[in-house]
Amino acid sequence: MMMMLDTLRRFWGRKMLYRMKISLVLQILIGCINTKAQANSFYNHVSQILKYCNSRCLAVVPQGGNTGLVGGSVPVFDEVIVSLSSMNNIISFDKVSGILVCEAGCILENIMSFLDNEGFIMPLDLGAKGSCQIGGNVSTNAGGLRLVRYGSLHGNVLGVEAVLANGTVLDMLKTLRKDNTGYDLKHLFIGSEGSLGIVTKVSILTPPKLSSVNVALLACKDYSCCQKLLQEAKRKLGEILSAFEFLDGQSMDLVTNHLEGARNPFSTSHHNFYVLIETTGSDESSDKQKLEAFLLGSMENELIADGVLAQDINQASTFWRIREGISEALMKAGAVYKYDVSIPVENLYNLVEEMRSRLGDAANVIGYGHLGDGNLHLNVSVSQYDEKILSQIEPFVYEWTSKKRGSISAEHGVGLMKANEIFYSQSHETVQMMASIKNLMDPNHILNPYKVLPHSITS
Ligand SMILES: O=C(O)CC[C@@H](O)C(=O)O
Ligand SMILES: [Zn+2]
Repeated sequence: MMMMLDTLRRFWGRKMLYRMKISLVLQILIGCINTKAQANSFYNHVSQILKYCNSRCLAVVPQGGNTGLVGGSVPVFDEVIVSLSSMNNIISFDKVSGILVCEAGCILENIMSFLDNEGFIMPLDLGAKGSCQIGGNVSTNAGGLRLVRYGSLHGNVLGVEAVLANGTVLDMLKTLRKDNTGYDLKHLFIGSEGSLGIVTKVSILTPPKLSSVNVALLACKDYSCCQKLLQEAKRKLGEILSAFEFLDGQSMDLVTNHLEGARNPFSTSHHNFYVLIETTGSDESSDKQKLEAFLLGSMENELIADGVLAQDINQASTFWRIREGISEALMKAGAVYKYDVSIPVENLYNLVEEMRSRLGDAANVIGYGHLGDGNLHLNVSVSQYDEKILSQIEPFVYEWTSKKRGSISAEHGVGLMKANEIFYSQSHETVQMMASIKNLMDPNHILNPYKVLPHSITS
């Protein structure tokens, strides 16, 4: 840890450190009595805290559930942590429009349960739902498992309330589908990882809960079959397709070896690739018919080597557990280098194969992710962190992604870990414009320092 701090200190220089002043990391929990009346004034607390910190150039890290994978919500030196956890009230829900307004600290799973009772669902679902918070989801523009159906938070978030670095509260908490009055500034707070302001409330469009959900786990002999299967699924399942996830054989082995109770449901236990398809619709018999016809056609065309259609909700959750459990299995397996890239689907798995041939037996390279969104999670699992292995992975992985005009951060954000790599995915002019916006909105650079933008441009 000390070594890491020393390296960072050298890296960022002393100037920035002095600006952030002294002392221990101070965690400010906003309020402690959590009544609705008080909750309404919590944003005032955030405003006061930021005003105070800004006037003294004290750096601040906004923190939700702290489940991010790129260090976006953790302090680097002596920043003040502003935890939004106590701002956890649902403010309103309109059953006609499906529009929910809530505070930033609401845990995603709690919102899901609330909506379930009302007959609605969240357009967003993630493995970390039990602890991640909606403010963090919005601030990182989290993607997740159902983006293929419902789109990104830039489309589903209708409004936000955000507090600027100087304490100014921007009330953009609209509940309108259409609003073309000027610049749509809420988008600046979606995905900017708390570097431009702290999101305190959000308004989200939620879809109705539909009665028929089916889940199938399919095995494919090669990546080309997975790709063709995706094309077919979009065409044949159309509007009922709600998830299209893939994992390679190595990911399946990892999960079955490290997660208690997880087992490969196929009798021929090793396949090269697996695809999890979920459909969600309103007509049980026609949805099932559609899915079965699609599966039969895909078997006949040899796109699928084997397949299991979940017979009940328990079996469906065991399939989801395999897909959602990969991250956890990786943590149990040892040290891991994690990459979250967007690449055109056609080339997506080539990166995994090239990485495998670069690293040989030194590492277990696995590939999985949201194939329906062109999003690969490339993970390199090793027994312990090793500079030599890292130098074989980076910058190769970024250069490769950049050559394909991909993104080095598809859905996890840039955070601390990828900030200096941003140029692999954004032009100098674009990053310069981002820096100008940062300078305008947070001239003292107190908000989430060292995150998102590269040091070369912010120091
Ligand atoms: O741990 C990862 O690499 C991915 C985590 C998450 O985005 C997922 O899709 O499971
Ligand atoms: Zn993911």
